[in-house]
Amino acid sequence: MILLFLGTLLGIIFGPALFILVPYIRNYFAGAVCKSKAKLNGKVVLITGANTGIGKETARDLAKRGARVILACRDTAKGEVAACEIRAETGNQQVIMKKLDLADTKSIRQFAENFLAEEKELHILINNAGVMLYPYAKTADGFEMHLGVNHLGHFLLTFLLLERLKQSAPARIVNVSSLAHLMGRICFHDLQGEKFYQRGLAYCQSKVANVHFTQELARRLQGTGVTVNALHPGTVQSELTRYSSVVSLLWKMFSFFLKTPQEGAQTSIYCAVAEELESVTGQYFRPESLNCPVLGFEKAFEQLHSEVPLCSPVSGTTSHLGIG
Ligand SMILES: NC(=O)C1=CN([C@@H]2O[C@H](COP(=O)(O)OP(=O)(O)OC[C@H]3O[C@@H](n4cnc5c(N)ncnc54)[C@H](OP(=O)(O)O)[C@@H]3O)[C@@H](O)[C@H]2O)C=CC1
Ligand SMILES: CC1=C(/C=C/C(C)=C/C=C/C(C)=C/C=O)C(C)(C)CCC1
Repeated sequence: MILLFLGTLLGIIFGPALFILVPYIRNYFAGAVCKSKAKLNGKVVLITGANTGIGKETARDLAKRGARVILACRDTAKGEVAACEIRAETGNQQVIMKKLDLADTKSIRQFAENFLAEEKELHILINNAGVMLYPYAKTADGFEMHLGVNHLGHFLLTFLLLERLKQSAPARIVNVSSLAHLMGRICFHDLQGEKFYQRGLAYCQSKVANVHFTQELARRLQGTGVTVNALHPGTVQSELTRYSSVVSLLWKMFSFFLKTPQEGAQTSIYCAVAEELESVTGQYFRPESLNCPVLGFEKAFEQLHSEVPLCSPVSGTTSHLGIG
């Protein structure tokens, strides 16, 4: 009885306050917005995994800015639905879907060959596609799925398109990593997780690889007019949790505190278009660092970087990709 009375009393006192605060709390979790008004008419953009989630919202935004946007999707039916929707909403008929399965190097090579034959320029490459918490599986070429799709697939795709990016300079490469990289280590003695596999750690490993790749590529691309940056999009309500029913349920329950895909796309959009990033390269962005003079390059990452040598020889991997 007393508890009921106290509960009602607290409800009467704090209820209205909470009601007023809800939009502010939501706004806080929505995070920063890319304020750039940059137009992209005449620019060619390629986004992997653009049929849903962060990739689709990034594509929608860049299409609104007038770019020719190529949605690279593994499922052509889903990809075409997304492309149709974006064309109808933005009125931009230069939104095109192409087949790309990052879990198969044959598909990546086929995609790149067609792309190079059809597109004379590439100004923005957004390596966005990803899988998380995938039950143990290997790609068509025998790579552990997280490493194969999230890192190696994008590594090969970027390599195959690099000359086109250089010819189109100024150009940008945007690698969608994750804060999960902080919990990751590259497990050089068991890269494919054959001796020990934990799917969360496998995801983290692939995201560390994204960050190392960004840093080393930025170093190699100095002076070419092509920049490359990595980012964490925030925690976003998307289909990324689809391989774990527990995490999917948690994500749904706490969706109020997560970003929508549109909110989650802001850091990718910022890295792709912000005028002040024209010559910024080799950096790591987070939603908190948008529109701030101080870039979101993390001290923690610097530490991690000094612990793990760059470009450690990984036997078999690059040669398997056929790029030496
Ligand atoms: N959501 C979050 O909280 C966070 C996301 N990220 C990163 O953001 C990126 C986008 O994720 P998000 O939008 O959330 O997730 P979604 O699952 O919503 O989107 C992932 C996209 O990747 C595509 N994809 C998966 N495997 C392949 C493949 N083999 N070849 C080509 N495309 C593939 C999916 O295609 P299909 O639909 O056909 O499967 C889908 O289009 C990922 O790199 C993720 O790691 C980072 C931190 C947090
Ligand atoms: C602790 C906790 C949450 C936060 C999870 C976070 C912050 C996850 C980040 C995931 C990333 C970065 C994934 C992709 O790369 C929830 C689900 C809100 C509610 C349950 C308790």
